[in-house]
Amino acid sequence: MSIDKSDKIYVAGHRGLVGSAVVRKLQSLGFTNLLLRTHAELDLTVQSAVDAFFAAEKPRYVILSAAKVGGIHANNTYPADFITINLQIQTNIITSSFSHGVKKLLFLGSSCIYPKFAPQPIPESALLTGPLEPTNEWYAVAKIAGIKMCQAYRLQHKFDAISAMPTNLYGPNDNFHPENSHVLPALLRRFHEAKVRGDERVVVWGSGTPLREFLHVDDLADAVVFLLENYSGLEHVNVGSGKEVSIKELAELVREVVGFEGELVWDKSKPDGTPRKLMDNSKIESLGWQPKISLKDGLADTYKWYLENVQQ
Ligand SMILES: NC(=O)C1=CN([C@@H]2O[C@H](COP(=O)(O)OP(=O)(O)OC[C@H]3O[C@@H](n4cnc5c(N)ncnc54)[C@H](OP(=O)(O)O)[C@@H]3O)[C@@H](O)[C@H]2O)C=CC1
Ligand SMILES: C[C@H]1O[C@H](OP(=O)(O)OP(=O)(O)OC[C@H]2O[C@@H](n3cnc4c(=O)[nH]c(N)nc43)[C@H](O)[C@@H]2O)[C@@H](O)[C@@H](O)C1=O
Repeated sequence: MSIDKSDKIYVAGHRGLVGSAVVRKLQSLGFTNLLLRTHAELDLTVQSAVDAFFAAEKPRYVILSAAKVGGIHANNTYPADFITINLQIQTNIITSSFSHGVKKLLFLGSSCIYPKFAPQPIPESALLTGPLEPTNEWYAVAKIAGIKMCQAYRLQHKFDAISAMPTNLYGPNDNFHPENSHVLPALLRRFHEAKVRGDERVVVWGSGTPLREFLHVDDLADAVVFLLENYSGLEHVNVGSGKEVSIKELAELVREVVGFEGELVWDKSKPDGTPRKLMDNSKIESLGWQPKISLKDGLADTYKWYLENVQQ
């Protein structure tokens, strides 16, 4: 299916890491009719406001990249916010999309939907086969509900709603909050600030042994548009880089990119989270999609963006 360049596409959460990358991608491909609303303009947790917006604007396609998002500490500290806000946003958008005639919707989940001890690499079929990782089970339950909503509307109403499950993402417009962000932006900022201050050491959380798979958000945006145009199935689709690194290796890589010369100290009082979550990407690869950006290049690009846009 090829989407007309003038079709109205609503990108929910367009100022976030993923939404902003999707907007860049769509604009670079020549899409001219993007529908965008900031959080201040439209609070997606308010069902009546979301429904009025869809009734007035009638988008043809919807990319659901608005969510309450954070790293291991935020997920562990604000479980009520993570389950409630995500259930509200996704339920409001999916139900209004269906009732106002949206042609196709893409929902974004996360690799944390899979069981803590899922087989590696994790196939799509591992969903709901075991207990979740406790630090993010509230967020994961909301995301699993999102997948199931898409499936339920497809089964009962033939609504073309699909779900993509990205691995850990990074890139421009990431959240660089010292405690609430994900590991990669947190470390870029901490190493940079330590270098500027001339510190002798930087504290990194946990044991350093967990393995994570990182994907540059521009690759994810490419996959989102690819799936919107090429996939209409019941099952969700994994989107990863296929390459994993330990948190220790990541920290060394960030130190190198930033140019910090001090030592690393591990704070083992902080949680490690899931030991490993490498996705099996064979489904999206068999559809014809491949990632392009290496972690080393992506990190250098993100540090450059951070220097130009975030640090004072
Ligand atoms: N970052 C990652 O590593 C990963 C992300 N994902 C998924 O990708 C999607 C996007 O994540 P990401 O871009 O990282 O998140 P961000 O936090 O960067 O962006 C989320 C966006 O949603 C908006 N938003 C949040 N709450 C509301 C609300 N109540 N009303 C309107 N807008 C709202 C935010 O606006 P504001 O900031 O103004 O509140 C922000 O623009 C999520 O579904 C997430 O689960 C999946 C795997 C990994
Ligand atoms: C994408 C995914 O992201 C979250 O899961 P996570 O992969 O565990 O996320 P994280 O990036 O926060 O941590 C990865 C690892 O890194 C270690 N770590 C070291 N030092 C810092 C540090 O300074 N900050 C953070 N955040 N982690 C650190 C940290 O201890 C952990 O071992 C989900 O909650 C959920 O949101 C989700 O779907």
